[in-house]
This record gives sequence, structure tokens and C-alpha cells, in this order.
Amino acid sequence: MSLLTMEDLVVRYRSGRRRSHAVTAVDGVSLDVRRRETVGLVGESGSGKSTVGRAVLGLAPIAAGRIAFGGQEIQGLGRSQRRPLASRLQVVFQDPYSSLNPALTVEDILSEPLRAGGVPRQEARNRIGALLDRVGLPSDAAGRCAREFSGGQRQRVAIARALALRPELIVCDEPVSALDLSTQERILRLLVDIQESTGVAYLFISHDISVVRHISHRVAVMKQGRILEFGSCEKVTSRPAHRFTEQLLLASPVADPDRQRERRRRHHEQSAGPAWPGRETGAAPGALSERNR
Ligand SMILES: Nc1ncnc2c1ncn2[C@@H]1O[C@H](COP(=O)(O)OP(=O)(O)OP(=O)(O)O)[C@@H](O)[C@H]1O
Repeated sequence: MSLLTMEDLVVRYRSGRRRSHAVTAVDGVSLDVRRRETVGLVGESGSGKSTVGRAVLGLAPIAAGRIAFGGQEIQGLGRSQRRPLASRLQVVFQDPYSSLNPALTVEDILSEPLRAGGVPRQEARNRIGALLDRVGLPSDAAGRCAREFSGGQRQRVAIARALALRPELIVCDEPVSALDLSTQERILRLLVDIQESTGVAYLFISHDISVVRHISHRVAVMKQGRILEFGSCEKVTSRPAHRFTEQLLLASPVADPDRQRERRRRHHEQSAGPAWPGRETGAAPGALSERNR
């Protein structure tokens, strides 16, 4: 049984005076995440990726469909009913500058979920030491304020906070997009290491298929609120079923320029249309090997 299952999820935002204007951000999405697995959710800006993540976290207005986590339906739960889920379901956001209070020490930041989870003070202290070690920060980081850290170090703190209560699933919403390429690569490696040692599952949201392919076991491609294809990372990235996926791949940097040239050649043979405008090949988190499991 999957850890997280979404069936025919529809999310509609209302805006404007009298909330009369409706935007259907997610339009019938079905996908699942298994234990110890990373599912990458990729698509262009505005396709509804973050809204899917927010719906899982209870932060988006679900109009229809079903979300089950650990066998329990969670789409209709109120705030207090969701509280027991907090330890099992966590999030890492894109921007470590706005997601962490810069004036708090790392110890304060990490203590907060531990306190909320009822972890006794002495045990919390020990756990903070272990968490810092787990995310590759020195133990003396505990006493320093978040503002003293670089973007990559802050994202490590955000990951440590997400891990504090030993969750089963972390929604990672563009967790490396605000970081430079070498820091992206280190954070992706860290997430993979953490998964291997703890068994946590990730719903990994990114606009960048070159990032998603390095961390995901399965990949879902989203466009205009819908899933175009969902399958193994190997299948989606080397034999995409949809032209849009092919275009995302063409626009993404890869480690191997020969492979990229081959991809472009095949694409041009199949299509008389214009090539997708995007980045040329170059160094990317491409040095990481793909997770073609
Ligand atoms: N709070 C909101 N109120 C109204 N519309 C919203 C709201 N949040 C998102 N939208 C709209 O829903 C659609 C999907 O947005 P969403 O942020 O989920 O996309 P995304 O794929 O994550 O894009 P990005 O990577 O740019 O964040 C967009 O049209 C967006 O403008």
C-alpha cells in the first residue's frame, strides 16, 4: 500500500470581490508515493505543482477528490484533526531566507517542533545534536542565529527541522531552486543520504527536470493542473510518452552533451515545430547519477 495516495484531486482558488473568480489550479490529479520513495513532480511555472504539495499539507482549498496518508483520508480534516499528522508529514520550502526566522538560533528553530511533539527537554537537546550531525552542520551551529548562515546552510537547518519528529513523508517544494549549482548538488546528495538512512519518502516538487531526475524514483509531469505522465524516472526521462516532457528534457542541462545532442536530433526528426527555448547544456547537478530504480 502506498504511503500517500491522491485520487482525482481538484483544487480551486477563489479570488476577487465576493470571491467570484475561480482558478482551477489542480484539475483531477491522481498519484501516489510509496514508503522510502521519492516521487518528483515537475512542470512549468503555474502548472499547479506547489498547489498539489499544499493540498497534501492541508493548505489549499480542495474542491473534489481524495488524499489518503498512511491509509487515512486527510482531505477534509480541520486544523486540530491534522495536528497528529504534523510529526508524520513535513515540508521543506524553496526559500530558506523566508522559511526560517533569521533572529532565532538554530536551537530555537529545532526545539519548536520537538516541544510541539512532546519530546522531553533533555532528549530534545540530544536530538538537536544528532540532527545537526545528520544534516552536516557543526554542533556549535545550535547557538548561532539563522541569519549568520549561507543559503545552503539555512536549507540544512530547514531539513533538520523537517526531520526533527522523524516524519514518514517530506513535501520538498523547490528545495534547491534558490541555491547555486554546487550547493544544489550537495543538498540533493544530503536528501538521498537521509532517505537511505531513515527511510523517509519525498514528494519532490521542481520546475527543473534535471534536478528531479537525479533524486526521483518515479516522476510525474504536470501541465495546466493535470498530470501528463507518471512513471519510473528511467522511463519518463529516456522514453517520454508526451511531447511536453521531451521539451522539458531538451531545455534542461545534462552531464553528457552527446546525449543531449542525440536527444535534440531525435526531437527534430520527430517534429517540424520549433525547439523548446531554454538553457543550453552545461554543468548542472548533472554530476549526480540518476536514480533509475
Ligand atoms: N492563493 C492563490 N489564489 C489564487 N490563485 C492561486 C493561488 N495560488 C496559486 N494560484 C494559481 O494557481 C495556479 C497554480 O499555481 P502553483 O503555484 O500551484 O503552480 P506551480 O506549478 O507551483 O508554479 P510556480 O513554480 O511558479 O510556483 C496558478 O495559476 C496560480 O496563479
